[in-house]
Amino acid sequence: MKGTFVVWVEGKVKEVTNGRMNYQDVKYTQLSNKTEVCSRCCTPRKLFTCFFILIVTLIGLLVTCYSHTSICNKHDYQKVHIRLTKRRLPHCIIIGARKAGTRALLTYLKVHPDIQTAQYEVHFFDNQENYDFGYGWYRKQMPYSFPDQLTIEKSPAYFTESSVPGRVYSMNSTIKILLIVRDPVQRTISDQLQLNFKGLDMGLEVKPFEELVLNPKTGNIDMNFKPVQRSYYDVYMKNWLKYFPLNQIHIVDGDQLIADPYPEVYKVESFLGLRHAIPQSDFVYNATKGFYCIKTDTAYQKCLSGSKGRSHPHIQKEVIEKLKDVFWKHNENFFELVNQRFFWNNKTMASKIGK
Ligand SMILES: Nc1ncnc2c1ncn2[C@@H]1O[C@H](COP(=O)(O)OS(=O)(=O)O)[C@@H](OP(=O)(O)O)[C@H]1O
Repeated sequence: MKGTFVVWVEGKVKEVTNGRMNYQDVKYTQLSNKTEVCSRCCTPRKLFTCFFILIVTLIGLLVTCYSHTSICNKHDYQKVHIRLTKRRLPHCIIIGARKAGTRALLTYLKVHPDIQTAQYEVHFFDNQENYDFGYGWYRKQMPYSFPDQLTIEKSPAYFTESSVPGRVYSMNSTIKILLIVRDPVQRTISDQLQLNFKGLDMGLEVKPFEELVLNPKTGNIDMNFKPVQRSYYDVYMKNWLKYFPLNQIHIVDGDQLIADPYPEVYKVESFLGLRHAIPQSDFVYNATKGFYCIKTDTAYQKCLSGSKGRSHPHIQKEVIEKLKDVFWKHNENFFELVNQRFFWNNKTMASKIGK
């Protein structure tokens, strides 16, 4: 072997240039009891190059780590805007129903590492002014997400606005739709309670529920009273089914979501084609709130705000019965449309949970 060799003999450096020394020669030359041999790759210049390449590789790894999820813990970096993330139009929308638990559902889903959720109700499809801004504006309202994450938005007014299904279809005919429904009597009471709070904020007088929901002349339920109307689930569902097949719409049981959220969320994960990444242990019942809260990266228990889970006023039993009668047929129609039954028309079940 020809070339320059560096030989350490008892701590001293010796150079052998173009001597007819080969590796075997050096290796077996017993110069002393402590001899080390190093070939050309270990020259200071080469060492510096190796060191430089190592540093560059490390920097490259760090950059990849921050911009992609497979190396670092995805959970830690998913909620911030970093390389490879961008705002995307929603892959899934929660269309309602208003006061049926839409916020709770979105809050639970937000914990999933493969989901990003819009912070607020965007009202793109139901508000003409927003709709006129176009898809570019809509996209800008969405959170940043990785390519493999789903973006979800919730606006409960979508369910009842007649123009919405067609508009959603025009944007994305394969979008996944989540609808959450709740006992229509309780939903109606909750809806009116919400309006009362808004009215109080504006300094308006608040009337008792019974007075608002009954027609003063006949004493019957005022079928055109908005909170009552919004509980005719069959009417709105029919409109959605004109555009989307039933298997594209997953229906969440809002009463079950209150009583035991885990199984409902599990079914949603399946519907969305996601792994089951929200364990049962993440749902923590909060006795003070009287509802389930959820563990997040930053909170031991994230509970919904005070405007969710308000205690309902006592409503006269007679009025409750009248409401049940009004909803009975609508409920049956809805069950048929969605091929799924809920307990609302089941007297035994309803009396068991005191409704
Ligand atoms: N975990 C948890 N915490 C608090 N509240 C919960 C929860 N799960 C479901 N709910 C029920 O959600 C009801 C509010 O529904 P929405 O979020 O759809 O309301 S809104 O339409 O967005 O205003 C709200 O209705 P009210 O009880 O009438 O306030 C709750 O019953």
